Amino acid sequence: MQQDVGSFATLGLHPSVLAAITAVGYEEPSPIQIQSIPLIMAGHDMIGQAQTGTGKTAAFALPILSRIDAERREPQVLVLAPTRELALQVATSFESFAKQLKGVNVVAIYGGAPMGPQLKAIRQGAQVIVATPGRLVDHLSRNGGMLSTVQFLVLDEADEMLKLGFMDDLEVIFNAMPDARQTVLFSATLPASIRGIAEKHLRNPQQVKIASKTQTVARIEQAHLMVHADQKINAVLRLLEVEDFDAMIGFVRTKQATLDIAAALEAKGYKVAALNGDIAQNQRERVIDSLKDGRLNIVIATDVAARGLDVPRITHVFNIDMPYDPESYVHRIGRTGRAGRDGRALLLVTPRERRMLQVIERVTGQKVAEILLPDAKVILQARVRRLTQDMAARVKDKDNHNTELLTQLTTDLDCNVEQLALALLAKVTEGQAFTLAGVEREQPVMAPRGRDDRNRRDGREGGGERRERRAPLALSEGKVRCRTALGNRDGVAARNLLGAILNEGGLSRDAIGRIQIRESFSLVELPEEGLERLLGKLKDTRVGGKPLKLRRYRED
Ligand SMILES: Nc1ncnc2c1ncn2[C@@H]1O[C@H](COP(=O)(O)OP(=O)(O)OP(=O)(O)O)[C@@H](O)[C@H]1O
Ligand SMILES: [Mg+2]
Repeated sequence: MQQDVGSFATLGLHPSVLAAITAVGYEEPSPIQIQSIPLIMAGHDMIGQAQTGTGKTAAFALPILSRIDAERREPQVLVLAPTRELALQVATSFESFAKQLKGVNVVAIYGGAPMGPQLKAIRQGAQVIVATPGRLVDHLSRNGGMLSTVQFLVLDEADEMLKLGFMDDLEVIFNAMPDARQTVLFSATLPASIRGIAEKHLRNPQQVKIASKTQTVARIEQAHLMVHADQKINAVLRLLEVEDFDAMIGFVRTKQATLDIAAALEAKGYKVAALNGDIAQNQRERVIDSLKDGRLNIVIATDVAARGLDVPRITHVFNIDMPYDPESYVHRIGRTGRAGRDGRALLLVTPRERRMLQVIERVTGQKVAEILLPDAKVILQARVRRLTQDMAARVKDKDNHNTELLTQLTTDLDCNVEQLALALLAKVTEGQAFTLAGVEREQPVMAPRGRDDRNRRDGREGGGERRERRAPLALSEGKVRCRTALGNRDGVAARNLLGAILNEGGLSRDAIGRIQIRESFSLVELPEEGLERLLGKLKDTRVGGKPLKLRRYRED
């Protein structure tokens, strides 16, 4: 972590907390920790602002734990966080910092999990409660006195709690606590909306703001790609092929989109899951755990995952849909590039969202470079590179070489090793093109037209009008364009289109030309010869529950 010269030992922390810091592996305090810890130790209220991933959790957890009275077996600390996953994560951090503090216990209180164990932990004397406001208010309605002994209150991501409409709940919670308490508030962004809370509920708060030229972390490399709304999924697939990521979190606006995009990526073989507020809580937790330990590499989420989540292996954040405001952008991309690591943030921008991109650049103080969609050549190179990497290990892995089988196969098939190798390559690469022409056919994506799109106010995004004005693409030789009612709106169904035509029609991939999936329909190039017979064959085929219904399509 980049920081001022400092050492945890000089900050006045409890020796057992210092021992835990060593055990966790932190070597030096980060700037927000250097400045906040002495203030909190001295009993001040405070407002702390520092970039994402710079250690705000420890900045409040370490001093507060140092001041707990382990002898008193009653709630002393309340930390509020906007989401369940964040509450759980912060509780886990507190636990790891409190490991050597005998008799100090932590409980996470959040919705979607049974209340019984939460109540039991409180009854058994947990001193630290980490909660989401909604569930805590449920507890308070049964046990109004449960916060009467709390002396420390932390509002993590206070601005987000206000944005989510927790103001009334927060008031209930504040009123259930003694006035004589210490209150601290932390976030990477502190919009004006926070002032009301600060003025009303904090006493003479000290402000700590870690100065930085930009709101976003400089080590996060940011890029944007212009794309039409109906081409997004193709753009995502193409970028995923060329981006070298370890783990990625993709953000979209709607719960439905998390499911659709996760399904489309899963169909391409990615280890991916959706995360949104409608998913059962135990599944939500499983998704985050799996992303942490590598069982999943991609999570497609709504903003429920935008704040605070700390998964060190996330190398990429992909804003598939534009965030609602610049703050959300800052937090979303902050899921990568944490604790001094590098990260990359990608953003898809549709023509009518250009203005929002400018707002983001202005507010964050950083330019978001434009990148172009990787073309077929780049995609092909990436595929060959991946195949080569995969094979490099296997070529060396002599233990798994079966020469007996090789001899048997070449004998039985009456072919030489080269012929067999070529056949095996064909099998290994099945379903993915490995020629330039093949890749070109596979994922046609149209870039938005020139800059004049910027001032257009007519054509609605994804509406028919704009598309009709695009120059029609030349048809591949010997092919006829057919239209089907399946479109992007049908999510995965449209993407299964190709598979259905190949299967049902008994065609090879070469027999089909381009496929263009638009918002509400798709265009497919089918062989002119035998077309009527083929259309007849496909007439009753259903894809994702919808009839395929291919019709010959005239351009004019
Ligand atoms: N002093 C330190 N040295 C090394 N790593 C640290 C230190 N302090 C915190 N970390 C690690 O840095 C990562 C980010 O910390 P944390 O989650 O507290 O960031 P944050 O500032 O709260 O970010 P966000 O704004 O996204 O919530 C965590 O993995 C944490 O363990
Ligand atoms: Mg945080």
